[in-house]
Amino acid sequence: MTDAAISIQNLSKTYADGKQALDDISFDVPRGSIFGLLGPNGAGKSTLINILSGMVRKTGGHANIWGFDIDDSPRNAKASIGIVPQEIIFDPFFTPFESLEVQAGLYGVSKAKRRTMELLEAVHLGDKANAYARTLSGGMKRRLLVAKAMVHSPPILVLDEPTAGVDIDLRQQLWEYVIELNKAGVTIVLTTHYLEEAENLCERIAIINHGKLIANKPTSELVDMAREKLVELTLDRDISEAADAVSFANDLFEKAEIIGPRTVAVTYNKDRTNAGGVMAAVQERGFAIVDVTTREADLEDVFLNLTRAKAA
Ligand SMILES: Nc1ncnc2c1ncn2[C@@H]1O[C@H](COP(=O)(O)OP(=O)(O)OP(=O)(O)O)[C@@H](O)[C@H]1O
Repeated sequence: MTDAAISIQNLSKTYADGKQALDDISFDVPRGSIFGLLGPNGAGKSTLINILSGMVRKTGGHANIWGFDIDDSPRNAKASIGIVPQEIIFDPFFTPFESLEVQAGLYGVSKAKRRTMELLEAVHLGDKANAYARTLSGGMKRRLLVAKAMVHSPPILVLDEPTAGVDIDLRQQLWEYVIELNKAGVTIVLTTHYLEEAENLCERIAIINHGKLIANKPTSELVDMAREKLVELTLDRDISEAADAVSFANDLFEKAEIIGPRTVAVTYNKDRTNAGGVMAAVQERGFAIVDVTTREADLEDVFLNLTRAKAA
């Protein structure tokens, strides 16, 4: 028995073709949290979610949803989770109202307990209740999928890449609804490859890379790992020939790379200096700076740092 909303232990999946999509993954999703599951394309996120939803069979380990083991109590486990899939698949001849009614029927929700209109209103589709699904925009379809995942009132809602192809306004509406659900006690699991999205919403983030769990931390700690910044400086004269060019990489910087005859890319740690410090150091060497671009570390950089750290 576990207090976690979802508890995953030593979970592995090797597909029939020999591809190992998940390799000995263990983590817990705390009850009541908004939890981010991040990873680049092909990392194994969908495989993990499909195992939880019963669509893919694991080849090793255990998974427990709301206290129900997916092998021992598959029906209860399934009833405890609502999944918003990555791909939009609808019967184009059903209206949103009918879609939710059919889904409620599949989950055995009695007519008296159905909340079809309430759910449609919640995702701002009340006025589309009787429109054909094929006439809905992409954003509306995605919101309908969220309502569909909630018909059986599960305590856990999983959103698999929910904002792919959804414009900014609709994204905002979707998040507002997700936050409302969370405030009402629903545990939310969100998969995405946008760090920023996860950063804003999630209290805790797990990162999967090549089927392995490489981080599972409170969001603030993870974001602190993205402390490297990059500044590209274009100078007033050629540096590639300069004898002291490589010594740009003095101990102020993590790394300096000459990427053009007059351009140097300097990576520095935000804790140790800032772009001004880098520019001053370059100017001290007698170069004038004619152009500057900076870049924040993003999830890719965090991945790189983490995978490098693992390899070390
Ligand atoms: N049915 C399958 N048979 C064989 N290999 C598969 C199958 N489904 C997925 N894979 C492989 O398993 C790995 C993990 O895929 P998965 O879809 O879980 O990744 P993901 O993190 O969800 O990526 P994405 O964000 O692109 O959906 C990939 O290398 C993928 O090609």
